[in-house]
Amino acid sequence: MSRKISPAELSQHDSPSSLWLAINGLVYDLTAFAPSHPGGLQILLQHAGQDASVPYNKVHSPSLIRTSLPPTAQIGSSDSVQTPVPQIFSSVPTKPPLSTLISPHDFPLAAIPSLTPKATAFISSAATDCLTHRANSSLYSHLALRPRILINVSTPTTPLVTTILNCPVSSPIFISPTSLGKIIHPSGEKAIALACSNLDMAQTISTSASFTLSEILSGQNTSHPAFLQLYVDKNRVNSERVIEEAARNGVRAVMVTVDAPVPGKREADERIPTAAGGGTLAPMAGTAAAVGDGKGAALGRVMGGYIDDSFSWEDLGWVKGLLPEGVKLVLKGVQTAADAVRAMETGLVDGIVISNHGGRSLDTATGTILVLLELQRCCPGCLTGWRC
Ligand code: HEM
Ligand SMILES: Cc1cc2nc3c(=O)[nH]c(=O)nc-3n(C[C@H](O)[C@H](O)[C@H](O)COP(=O)(O)O)c2cc1C
Repeated sequence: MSRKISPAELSQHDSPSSLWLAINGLVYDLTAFAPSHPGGLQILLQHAGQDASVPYNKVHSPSLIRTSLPPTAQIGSSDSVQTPVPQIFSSVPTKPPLSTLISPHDFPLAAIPSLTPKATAFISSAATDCLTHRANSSLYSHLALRPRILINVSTPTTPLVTTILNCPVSSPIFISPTSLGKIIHPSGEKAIALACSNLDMAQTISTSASFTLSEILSGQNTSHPAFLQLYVDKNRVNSERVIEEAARNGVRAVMVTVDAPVPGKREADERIPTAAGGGTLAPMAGTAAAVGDGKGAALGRVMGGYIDDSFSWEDLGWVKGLLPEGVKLVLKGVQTAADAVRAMETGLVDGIVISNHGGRSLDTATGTILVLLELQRCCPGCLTGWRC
């Protein structure tokens, strides 16, 4: 039986040398864990000696703390449970009917009134002067389609079933990984999983998803192919654990993100204090302050502190060695023909994603469609020669 800990006793442990928190009715000793919390020490200190259910539940799944800390860190129970109110939505939660959204551009416009300014900035911002971000879309306007004529198109034959990384899917489009799904909707990546399952599409799940892989993929009858996006952790043991969990959950590929060894300078995100939007994401402010670098409040930079910036070609063998038979290894964020060739020549990589992180990482990097043309010209084998 766990010991009942009173609010008075809890409040004694409010410093880095003894840091206790009550979360969803249980009291945890986070003294050892706090300095390495990927979201920063400050947010934990801000709530030290108190009930932290609300800030915790806003970004984390209920099981995360139970599964990440050793059992000895759970030191008792507490009565002082705050109701975890999901406060990410502003006061205008209604959205227009789906049938009125005519183009993909209509979706962000419809979503923005429901989101806090901070969430909007996190989702829409790109690096520095946003040159790459803009080039990604504007370059398409310089490419023309060359239609052939007098072809009977009354029964189009575009294949509706195809494969991605050997997985049968209904469309040659897959869902890219995006972090912190809960700041958009309380169901976050779980809702995306359901949609993918209904549509037979593949989903890539971010290392920084709001839920664990098991929560996203288990227990809700999802049957779609799932890929894990991996940011390699400075503490490699953490990455090994994530890959093990992915394998247990039937993930079919691991996509190592290689275009963001350091976080992009997303100025629109940096400019918005984390308390914006009626204070709904206030805990984030503390997290940003934890970095103590005086560079604003960008969530990406704050979150990215755990990413291993020393990860290089020499380490690919280590990742490959962790993958069970049949699980593919993909590099996400290849941006030159030279690197595409190098990836292929390693003999370890099963595929590449040509991407610059939506211009969110290194500004002035080449627009994605130009990289595709570069590959077609300089190393066409890179577009056709992968094993799957
Ligand atoms: C063992 C327990 C915990 C683990 C393993 C953990 C892990 C993480 C990780 C990996 C992130 C980076 C973003 C993400 O992946 O979602 C993060 C961010 C964050 N964590 Fe925790 N966390 C823990 C406990 C807590 C607690 C107790 C609180 C509440 C006080 C908290 C509040 C936050 C916040 C607010 C962020 C967002 C930071 C930002 O994006 O600015 N976490 N945490
Ligand atoms: C809000 C947001 C969060 C993202 N989070 C991640 C992430 O956690 N990991 C990752 O590899 N890419 C992440 N990305 C980048 C996307 O996966 C994708 O690369 C980007 O939207 C550009 O699309 P493209 O790769 O098809 O060009 C994120 C993008 C956005 C907009």
